[in-house]
Amino acid sequence: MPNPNLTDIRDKISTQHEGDERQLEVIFSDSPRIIVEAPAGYGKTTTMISRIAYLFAVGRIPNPKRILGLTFSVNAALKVKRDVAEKMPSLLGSPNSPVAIGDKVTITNYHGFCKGLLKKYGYLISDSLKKDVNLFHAIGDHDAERQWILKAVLSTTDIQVLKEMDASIKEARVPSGEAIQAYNQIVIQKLLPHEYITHNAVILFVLDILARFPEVKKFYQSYYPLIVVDEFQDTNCIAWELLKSIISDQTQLLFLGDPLQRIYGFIGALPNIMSTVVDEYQMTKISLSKNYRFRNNPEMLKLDRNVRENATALFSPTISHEDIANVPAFWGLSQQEEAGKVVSKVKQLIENQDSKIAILFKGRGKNAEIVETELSKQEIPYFYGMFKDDDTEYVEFHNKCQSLFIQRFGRTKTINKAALIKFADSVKEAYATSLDKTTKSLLQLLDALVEKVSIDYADLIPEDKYLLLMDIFENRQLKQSMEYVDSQVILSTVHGAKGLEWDHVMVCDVEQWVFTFVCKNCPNKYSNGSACRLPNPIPHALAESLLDDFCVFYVALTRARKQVYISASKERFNASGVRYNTGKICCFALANGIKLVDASSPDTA
Ligand SMILES: Nc1ncnc2c1ncn2[C@@H]1O[C@H](COP(=O)(O)OP(=O)(O)OP(=O)(O)O)[C@@H](O)[C@H]1O
Repeated sequence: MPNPNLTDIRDKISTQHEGDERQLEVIFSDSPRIIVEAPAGYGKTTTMISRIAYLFAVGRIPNPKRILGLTFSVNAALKVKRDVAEKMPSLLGSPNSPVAIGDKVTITNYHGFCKGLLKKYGYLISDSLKKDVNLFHAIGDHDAERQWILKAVLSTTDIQVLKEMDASIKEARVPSGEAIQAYNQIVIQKLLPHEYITHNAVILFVLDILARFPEVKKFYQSYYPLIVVDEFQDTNCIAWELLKSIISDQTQLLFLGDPLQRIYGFIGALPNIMSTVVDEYQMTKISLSKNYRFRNNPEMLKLDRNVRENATALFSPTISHEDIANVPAFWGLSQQEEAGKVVSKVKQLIENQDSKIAILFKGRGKNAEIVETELSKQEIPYFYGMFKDDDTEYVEFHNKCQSLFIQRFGRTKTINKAALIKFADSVKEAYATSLDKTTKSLLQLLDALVEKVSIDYADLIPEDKYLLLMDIFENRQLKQSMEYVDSQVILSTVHGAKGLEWDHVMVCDVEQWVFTFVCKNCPNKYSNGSACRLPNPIPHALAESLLDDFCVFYVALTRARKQVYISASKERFNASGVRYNTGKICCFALANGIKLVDASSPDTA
């Protein structure tokens, strides 16, 4: 029901947004389709909620239940759902919130949405889908042949078809209708009878249903007059096909994202989706311009802005002298010297017991091991979070959690603290003899997650708790629980740290050949000196891959709430442990508008 007191609502929204013009432009826009470019901390969530409230107030959405909000993970969905539930009623005032409006909005992730659809319509493509799809073990396409029960039924060609589909999605090649059919038939005939399903099948089944049953497609197209998608930059080709299937000519759209945080190119995030969609769907593009996250931190504010300007202007932005950001940095002649300086700083920072610190690396290897050894030598406790998504231990731990979780909660879904602790104990028992450090860390993360869900999410309905935990296990997202771990110091990869924040962040090994992989194609690769400079102009063939790596650098820098530090050394070890003594500081750290300041001297940072 539209609110008669629109002026009041507009005023309230304007006040809450402190008159931020760009945000208000998004919120009050008459355009039915908006794409918002907004880095973390620019008020994306707040703006999204106000726009939803406003559209409801002016009667452009008949019922909050008919808003579909899609985020990347169930965890993100729950956070947004909570925000919506908290903020919508106060924005709309009591006449419009006799019931908790925010609670009714459907906010989920792509898999959650598809599972909901399969529960209703899965029977159309397979009798096995009459059963609750949440009771199946969801696995990756490459995991199928590792399950002994599936190995016995899958032919070499079947395995090939599964892997080819995965490769196609990761390379952002949209699979054809026939390829989807062939793939789905294998999952239906060989996996479902054994209570397995693949992650991709959850979406591909839905694509098949929407393609073959126009009445189902029509229902979804008309049911959701507003579709909101967060983290839109990470959308892969099948998620995009899904979205396109449920958008009709009338559907209002609100997509939000940040092209610079697209670090999932390697898992199929569609390149340039944020720009191509503008023409394809006649969207109004609005970029938010004010960073609230660093509003009281001028140096981080400048750094965030300058890095973004480099990406926008292909490393040739005009930045005035007073806008240059100073970044404290450490340089070592050896890897050991670099590690020593980083760890001494960490030691100093942890004296403030409230400080949380992350030490980030582009990847695992000897360089990170030297820092670990140094931490141990200096008796600094740390959490080891150098996970890789496709590590055997990492994958199997998630699979084990998923199996034990379905066994315990699949049918009853009675998820309370005591039951969750018992579940975590059963996982520990399964790993009682395991000594490897990845597994030990994962057990710690599981405990932290159980604690978090038991306390912070205690009020969730059991079904939502089930979906949350299943999503984490299915999508191997335990690493995201690093934010709950009770450790002042965390060692992680940049990819593992995406979406998380710490007070202080050390970005280590910011060196040529280490932080970016494109050096081999760079005209400056053999330049002299201790620092490598970006080529000027940037060769066309290098631009895209250079920007991809620069996005990773941006994500690393912006994990810091208070201060980021950069470190590098002349010595480096490659992935195979081979030593080189010709290291140079990576060109990214010397991009326009960034000034490295030696942090080893006592008067800096
Ligand atoms: N117009 C505004 N005036 C004052 N504070 C604001 C405004 N917009 C956002 N904020 C505050 O800035 C912080 C970040 O906002 P929000 O969470 O909406 O940003 P975000 O872009 O979604 O960030 P993230 O992706 O990191 O969650 C919040 O504390 C929010 O209240």
